[in-house]
Amino acid sequence: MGSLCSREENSEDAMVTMNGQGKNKTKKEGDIIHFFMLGIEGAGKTTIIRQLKCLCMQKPHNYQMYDDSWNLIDREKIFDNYELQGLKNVVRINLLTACASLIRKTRDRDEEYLRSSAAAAAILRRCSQLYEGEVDIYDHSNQIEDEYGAYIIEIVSDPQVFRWLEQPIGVAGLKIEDGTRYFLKDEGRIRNIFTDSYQLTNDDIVHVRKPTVSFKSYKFRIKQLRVEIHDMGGQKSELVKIPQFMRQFLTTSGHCFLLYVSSLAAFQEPDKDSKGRTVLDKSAAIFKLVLEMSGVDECTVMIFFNKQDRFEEICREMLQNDDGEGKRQIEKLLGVAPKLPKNQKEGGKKNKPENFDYLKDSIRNRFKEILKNNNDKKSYYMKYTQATDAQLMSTIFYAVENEIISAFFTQARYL
Ligand SMILES: Nc1nc2c(ncn2[C@@H]2O[C@H](COP(=O)(O)OP(=O)(O)OP(=O)(O)O)[C@@H](O)[C@H]2O)c(=O)[nH]1
Ligand SMILES: [Mg+2]
Repeated sequence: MGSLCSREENSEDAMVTMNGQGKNKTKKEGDIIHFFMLGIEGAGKTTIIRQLKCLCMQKPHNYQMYDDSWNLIDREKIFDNYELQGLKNVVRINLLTACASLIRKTRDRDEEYLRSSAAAAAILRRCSQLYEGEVDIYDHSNQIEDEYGAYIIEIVSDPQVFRWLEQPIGVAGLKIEDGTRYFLKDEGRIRNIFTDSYQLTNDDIVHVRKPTVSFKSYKFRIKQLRVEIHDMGGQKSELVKIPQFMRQFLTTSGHCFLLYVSSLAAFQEPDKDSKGRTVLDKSAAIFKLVLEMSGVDECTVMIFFNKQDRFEEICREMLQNDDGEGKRQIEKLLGVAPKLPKNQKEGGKKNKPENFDYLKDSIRNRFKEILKNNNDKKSYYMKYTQATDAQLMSTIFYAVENEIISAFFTQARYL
């Protein structure tokens, strides 16, 4: 509670720093909101950080980024050239890897297909070098040469290969990350990535996929609210570190939020580690485990149900399936019978795509139930998000800021 009061007392001081005219080192730690961000791999945690960094460049009045000592970082320095070059090479590696998987999948289905293609051979060779090397695939020494752009374009422009990218449901043995799909489906974007002089745009930056290893903290101001976000990797090898990071994090003073990120799109993705389970099942199971950890009951829980764009896209594609199989599958997976999109029925309004909120709600209810069974009185916030969409995320960040600040005032009144 003390933190709530100190925030109000210091609000003038906070404005000075917002304008960049003063240093903020004297500020009390209790004044900062800590978000401990958790969720399984690929849910979009690091993308939320990248989106915040992009917003600091686009809307510098309302978003600022700070260094470890709370000194304002110049917006030109938020992404330096070295980092951008590194991210561009990460996309090259991801494109090469995805393209190699597509080639293998296509060959599996058709013995002869692509056997004689020089581009396919070159991609598979380079990919083997990458994965058989001594260092991590994303190591700086693994620079992918410009020429692979043309090979990749040649392969994916073939309809036999491209059809795999159009599949609504995950294809067994073929995992294409959502971010990589964004580049792979657009020839112009592939060409950009393989052009030496090309600089990544903000849209590119939020689509880069590089799994987080270990743990990193970032400091931002969103309007009046100073936040520190702790981002942790969600791969199996990283999740075992949760207790260690929670211990470290929960000793931090200031108000704490558990920000759990879960992908809505994972509702139909098979979990490769456990037969018969989806990636969403896994995410819900990890959420339950985290809530049971000691000290977490001190945190307010916030859940971002992310990738709502992919969720809608997948539902739309599944429901287009004429034999009704997609509809049956959605019902089986979500426990709710999907309705046909309005504009396909009864001549509903055109150009207004269905957003399937009632289906998203079934996922939200599942997490609500977990929360309720854990602690009936716990306060929580839940949002549907799309971390890659700057406009939508900005609206969500403002709402979070507003709700947290209102909660400060409400609780302060009762002190
Ligand atoms: N279409 C779509 N893609 C998204 C969205 N959010 C994130 N992505 C993409 O999903 C991929 C994975 O996102 P990350 O932010 O790296 O996931 P993470 O949760 O940090 O994963 P780990 O670090 O492995 O735990 C990236 O390529 C993002 O561009 C979204 O809302 N919509
Ligand atoms: Mg990450």
